[in-house]
Amino acid sequence: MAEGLTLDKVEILHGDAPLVALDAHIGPGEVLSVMGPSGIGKSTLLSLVTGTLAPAFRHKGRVRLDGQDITRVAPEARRIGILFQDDLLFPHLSVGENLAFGLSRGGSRTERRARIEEGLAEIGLEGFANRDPATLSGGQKARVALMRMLLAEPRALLLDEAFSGLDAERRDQMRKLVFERAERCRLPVLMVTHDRADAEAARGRVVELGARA
Ligand SMILES: Nc1ncnc2c1ncn2[C@@H]1O[C@H](COP(=O)(O)OP(=O)(O)OP(=O)(O)O)[C@@H](O)[C@H]1O
Repeated sequence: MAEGLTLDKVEILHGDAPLVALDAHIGPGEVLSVMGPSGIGKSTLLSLVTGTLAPAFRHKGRVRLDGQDITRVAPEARRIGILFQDDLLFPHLSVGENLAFGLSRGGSRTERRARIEEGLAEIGLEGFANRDPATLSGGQKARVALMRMLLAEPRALLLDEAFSGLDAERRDQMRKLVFERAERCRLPVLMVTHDRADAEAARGRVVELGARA
């Protein structure tokens, strides 16, 4: 049984027209970067993996996670984390409450609070639990959104232009947080990006989708 995320001869069709195809295995702690022109179907490919493919599309092939066929598993049961550019925090909740939303179930109130504090420390935002998200910078919001995703203990990470909205320094910081965590927790990462520097920072394989046969 192959550990990691497998897109087994995946093809997505828009109506009857082929849109995008990918056949790839991403091992634990590995990053696969997917590049290609706008509209080629990169985000649609990620939606197949999360289980949220829009009705306009059909697919062939299978998605497997740690050897388990998850193609027909409900999205919320897949435990796949996805991070977008400009991921929105809930504006009516504090930073800590936003993180609590990601927290997987179980544990006492004290344990849950401790996990939130640890998460905040990991992203360099100690003491921010009671802050209103509106008072955070763009980079700080991005890090909270990342931690909210990680606290849900995903088994694989998907990144959809996750670093695009950030300035160079924040981008480096976010990349480091994501790739180090993925390596440490042996999470497979499927990253959609138009920025070759993202792919270089990931030090993994790169697939160019424009070059479909
Ligand atoms: N929900 C939807 N229903 C119908 N068509 C859609 C839907 N979402 C996207 N499309 C179309 O499917 C194609 C692929 O879109 P997708 O967002 O996957 O491309 P992309 O490669 O991620 O592009 P970009 O780099 O611009 O984000 C486009 O032609 C788009 O207009």
